[in-house]
Amino acid sequence: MTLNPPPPSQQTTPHSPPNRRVLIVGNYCHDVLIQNGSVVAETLGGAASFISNVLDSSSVSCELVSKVGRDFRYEVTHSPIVVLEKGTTVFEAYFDLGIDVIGHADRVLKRVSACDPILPSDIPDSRFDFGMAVGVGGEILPETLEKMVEICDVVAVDIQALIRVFDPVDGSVKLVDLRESGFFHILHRIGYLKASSDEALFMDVEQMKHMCCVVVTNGEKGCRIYHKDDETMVPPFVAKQVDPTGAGDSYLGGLVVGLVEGLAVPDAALLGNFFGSITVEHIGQPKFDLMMLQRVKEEVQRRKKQRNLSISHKNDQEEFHARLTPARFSCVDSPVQTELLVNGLSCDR
Ligand SMILES: Nc1ncnc2c1ncn2[C@@H]1O[C@H](COP(=O)(O)OP(=O)(O)O)[C@@H](O)[C@H]1O
Ligand SMILES: O=P([O-])([O-])O[C@@H]1[C@@H](O)[C@H](O)[C@@H](O)[C@H](O)[C@@H]1O
Repeated sequence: MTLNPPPPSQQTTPHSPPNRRVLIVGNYCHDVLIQNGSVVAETLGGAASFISNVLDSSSVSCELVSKVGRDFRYEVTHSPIVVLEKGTTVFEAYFDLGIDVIGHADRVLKRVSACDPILPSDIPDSRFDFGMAVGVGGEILPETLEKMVEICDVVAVDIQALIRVFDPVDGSVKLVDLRESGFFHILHRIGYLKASSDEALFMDVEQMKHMCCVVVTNGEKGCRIYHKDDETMVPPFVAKQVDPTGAGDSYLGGLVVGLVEGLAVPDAALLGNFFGSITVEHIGQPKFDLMMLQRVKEEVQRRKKQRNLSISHKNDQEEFHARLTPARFSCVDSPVQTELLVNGLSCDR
């Protein structure tokens, strides 16, 4: 069983079986978006919710393990475990406090309530093709990740599940170095590690890229893939940002959709950029347009066929990008979204 992927430029799965199974582990949460001292929106959050939205919309079959309290407000396709004596995890996102933990102007996140962690015994014992460890509020424990690498062929991890710590007084999110996270000894067994450019400062990319495939997202600039001696820049899609929440999560969803469909890693990362860019144009969960999804499916199949026939060449990702770009514009915003677009949640990215 190969857990570590080959270099991005070489990787492809020409005959990926249909219905590959994905396991998503991470708590749903309530997100409260605050600007100028007022609540501007309350939405369903948690990386697991954004990721399953992308996977479900792309017809990739997935199982989700998540915990919430009795106060959980949303109807979701994948039922969470309800912990009677706890509340749902809640994050407040402040868009006007200016500076985050490492000095960047960004949203400031506070975890104001935390549901229980996800234990190995909460995770089914069956096998999965792909696992995604995507906690937001400290719910993934080292033993949870250990179980995931046991039962999944390949595991993708969002570094935010591993390096976040929470201020005991106000719940502000702070980050610790990956080496001090308590997860470091398991990381040689994972396939993919995803970090935003701010989070990447808390790991040694040069070291990690020899253990797994590292993807570093960089907002409107797209992302970079590091694996062994390969480094690949993957271009972004132009977007009109309203709210950055969930961009990294939807990116990871798109990446995994691409991988399970059998795309090469850089092409799967381009699909990640695609779904990330749509997400920033919405407050909360984006509802993907059916025509857009159909077009994306067709382009993915076309791209796979090209690779299988070996008629694609090294620098032709531009063509895939150019063919996906018009698909974005088949998205139709609801009147509410359009209204919010005018105002937007500003944060300098
Ligand atoms: N303003 C933007 N314009 C276009 N694409 C964006 C924008 N912001 C984010 N994205 C896409 O979403 C991905 C993840 O966003 P990023 O902000 O880096 O992650 P996170 O939400 O984890 O901080 C980016 O790599 C990019 O592809
Ligand atoms: O915006 P992003 O970094 O991709 O991911 C976000 C998390 O950082 C945040 O803790 C959570 O409350 C949001 O719902 C979303 O999951």
